[in-house]
Amino acid sequence: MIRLQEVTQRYGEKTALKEIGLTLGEARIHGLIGPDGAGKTTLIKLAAGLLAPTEGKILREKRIRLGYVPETFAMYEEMGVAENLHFYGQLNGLDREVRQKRIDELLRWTDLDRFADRRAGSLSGGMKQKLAIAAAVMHRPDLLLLDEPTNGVDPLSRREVWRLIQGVAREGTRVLVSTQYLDEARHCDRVMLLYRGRLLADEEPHVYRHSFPYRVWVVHDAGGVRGKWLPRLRRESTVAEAYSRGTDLVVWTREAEAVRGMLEKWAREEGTGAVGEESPSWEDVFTRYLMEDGEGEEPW
Ligand SMILES: Nc1ncnc2c1ncn2[C@@H]1O[C@H](COP(=O)(O)OP(=O)(O)OP(=O)(O)O)[C@@H](O)[C@H]1O
Repeated sequence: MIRLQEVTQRYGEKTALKEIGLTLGEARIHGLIGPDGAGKTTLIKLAAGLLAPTEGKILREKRIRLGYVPETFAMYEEMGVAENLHFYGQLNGLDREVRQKRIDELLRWTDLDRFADRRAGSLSGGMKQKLAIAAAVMHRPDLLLLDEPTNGVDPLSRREVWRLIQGVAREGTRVLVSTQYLDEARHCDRVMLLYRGRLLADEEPHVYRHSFPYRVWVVHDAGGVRGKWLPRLRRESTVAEAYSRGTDLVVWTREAEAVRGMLEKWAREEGTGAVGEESPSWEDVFTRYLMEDGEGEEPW
C-alpha cells in the first residue's frame, strides 16, 4: 500500500532516518518499536505524506485512505467530545445522517458515550487517546497510523488503547503503530525494530523468538549479589550476556547446562532465590539486535 524505497531523512546535519526500505499496509498490525529519538515520528510522518523524504522514494497506492493519530493530542480542547467527532466527520465529507450514526457507534465502542458533552481538554490521557483514535477512524481508513498512542498512558488505559487497535484491525483497517514499550510487540503481527534511524529488523514475532540464539537463565531475588555477580558473569566465556531486571539476574548462554550448574552452586553459596529457565522476553530479543549493532549501550 505504501512503499518506502531507500528513504533517508535529514534535519539539517542530523540524519533521522537512513536508507529505509519497507512496505506498510501488508501486516494487520505492524509495530514500529524503538527508543526515544530512533526516528519513529519521522517515519510515520513520511508515511502520512506530512514530510517529503530528503532522499529516496515513497510510493503510495492511489486513493489510499489514511487515518493519523499524532503523538500529541490534536483535538480541539475547547470543544466537546461529540462535537469534535462531528467536526472530523464533516471534514471527511460524511453527510449528517451517516455521521450521526457513525459517531454514536464510535462513542459506544470507545466507552466515551458517557462523556459525549465533556470538553475534550478535560479528559484523562487515556480518554484523549480514545477520542483521537475514534476521530481518525471516522472515515474507515485503509491504513491507520498511530504515533506512540500508549506513551505516558496508565497501564489500564494502555490495555484499552490496544483493545481499540485490535478492534480497528478486525474491521479491516491495517494499522501501523509506534511504541517504545518493547512488550507491546506481543500485540503485533509484524514488528519493525528501529534504532538511531536504521531499520534493524522487520519480522513476524515468531521469527524473532525462534532465531534467538541463547538459552535464558534467571536467578531470582539476587538483588544483594548483583554488584558482585554481574562482573563475574560477564567475564565467563560461557555467558553471552548478563543483566539485572528488578531484583532478578538474567543470563544468556549457549551452554545451558554448564551455566545452570554454575549459577545453582553460586546461589547455594550466597543464599539467593531459585535459578530457573525462561523463554526469551521481548527485551532479550531486541537487546540482542542492539548488541549486534555494536553500540553495546543500553538504549532503553
Ligand atoms: N524538526 C527537527 N529538527 C531537527 N531534528 C529533529 C527534528 N525532528 C526530529 N529530529 C531529530 O531526529 C531524530 C528522530 O526523531 P523522531 O522524533 O523521529 O524520533 P522518535 O523515535 O519519534 O522519538 P520520540 O519518541 O522522542 O519522538 C531525533 O534525534 C530528533 O532529535
